[in-house]
Amino acid sequence: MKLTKTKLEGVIILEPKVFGDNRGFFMESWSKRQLEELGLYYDFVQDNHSSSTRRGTLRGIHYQKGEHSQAKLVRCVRGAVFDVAVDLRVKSPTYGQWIGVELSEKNKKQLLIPRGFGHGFVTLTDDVEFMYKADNYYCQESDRGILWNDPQIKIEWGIDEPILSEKDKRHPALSEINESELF
Ligand SMILES: Cc1cn([C@H]2C[C@H](O)[C@@H](COP(=O)(O)OP(=O)(O)O[C@H]3O[C@@H](C)C(=O)[C@@H](O)[C@H]3O)O2)c(=O)[nH]c1=O
Repeated sequence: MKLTKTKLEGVIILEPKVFGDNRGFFMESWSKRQLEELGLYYDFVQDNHSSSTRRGTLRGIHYQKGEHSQAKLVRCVRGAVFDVAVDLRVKSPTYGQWIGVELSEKNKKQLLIPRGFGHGFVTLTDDVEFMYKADNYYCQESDRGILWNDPQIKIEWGIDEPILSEKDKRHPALSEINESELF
């Protein structure tokens, strides 16, 4: 397992060891023990799987507030996405900053996003299958979002007119959100 830190403390790129042979490949896509050997302690309780039909589909930026906050270990098992984490910890030196990384079926990279961050991705291909683990259960009442094209955060998605859910079209900008709703 290769680990690469990002400029957002706690957000880490993981690359599992891939064993290729004449049949295809094998990898341990998640091992609690391997993460703990790297000093990463997470108790994941829910696995999620989303499918996006069209290239240019954007889901985000999402988080769950308060005690329902979720750490996520995310990966793309079919196609490719540009995956983004945004620091929502108001006292953090990188508050409001973002990082982005391409996650794909080919590169098999994963992004580990601790609690206190927003998360989103845009699909770079058609027929994307995206899977992730979360360390806290879904809670609809705590579900929150930030506008994907927030002029303060300035995420470089590489796309001007993404396909969005009705919910994701209506999120507030970060500056409109009360700090008590953040981390
Ligand atoms: C996220 C989630 C949604 N749902 C339901 C609610 C809704 O009816 C339907 C679709 O939900 P959404 O539109 O929120 O799905 P989606 O836009 O894919 O939401 C996801 O986006 C990515 C970026 C994340 O980081 C995730 O945590 C999650 O917020 O699925 C659950 O039952 N459990 C869950 O954990």
